[in-house]
Amino acid sequence: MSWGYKANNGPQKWVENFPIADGVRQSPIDIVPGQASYDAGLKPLNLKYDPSTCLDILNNGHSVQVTFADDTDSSRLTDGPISGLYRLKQFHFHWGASDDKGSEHTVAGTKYPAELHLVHWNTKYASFSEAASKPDGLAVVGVFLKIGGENPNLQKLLKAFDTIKSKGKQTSFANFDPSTLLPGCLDYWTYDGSLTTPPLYESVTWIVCKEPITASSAQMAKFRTLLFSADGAAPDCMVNNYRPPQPLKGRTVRASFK
Ligand SMILES: NS(O)(O)c1ccc(OCc2cn(-c3ccccc3)nn2)cc1
Ligand SMILES: [Zn+2]
Repeated sequence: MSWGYKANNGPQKWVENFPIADGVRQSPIDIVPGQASYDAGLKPLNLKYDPSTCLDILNNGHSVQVTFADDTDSSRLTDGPISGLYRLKQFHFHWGASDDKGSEHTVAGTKYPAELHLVHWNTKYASFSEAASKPDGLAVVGVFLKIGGENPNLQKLLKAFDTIKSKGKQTSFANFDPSTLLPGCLDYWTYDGSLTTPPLYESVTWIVCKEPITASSAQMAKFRTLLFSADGAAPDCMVNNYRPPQPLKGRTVRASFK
């Protein structure tokens, strides 16, 4: 049976097939603002995305994912805590069964209803697949979602959900600009971590934005209409697809802001 988020295949069981689950730089973590150290040497994030690189939207059985053409540098991340240039590969979300949980990172124990991950890979390597297992291979920008007014930019994504309800469904998705999902203020925390799903590679420079974006409760409910299960199988709602915070193991969390 493959990994998932249930009692019999969820985060507490992943170590059985992925021993790195008990590693020294696992993600997510609880971010404690008072314990983060301000680093004046951290640069502002420089994110440039080209909507024409947007390819499709997919239900991969673990999340909803929007994939980008990464054969050029036109959608990329530079500066911030990283050196070099990282290309955008995909973005996806994690969310709860109710508005009181769903994010992977937490802030002083506070859970948000959802968390957006924008996944970038280091162009010192030849591809995402090669970069995904290297200590400096990936940079993931995390953005919290909080309950508020309807988010019109999220609406474009949600409209596609009915056509990708079940696992393995995908549909073309063009001209979406992921920068419309970024908060106005790009202050961030950064630390060395991992993929939050198997294979849990310790290859991620995490960049977690302090400021959340909003989603309405109705928009959050739309995420919960997606299914973990494939067409024809017993419908299994895609909810609680988040890993809980992992031990810090001596790591330092730096803040780009005072
Ligand atoms: N949630 S998260 O943003 O931390 C996040 C981001 C990206 C992830 O990729 C999983 C993955 C890696 N590979 C892979 C394929 C071929 C070679 C090497 C790796 N396939 N799927 C998982 C979690
Ligand atoms: Zn993720």
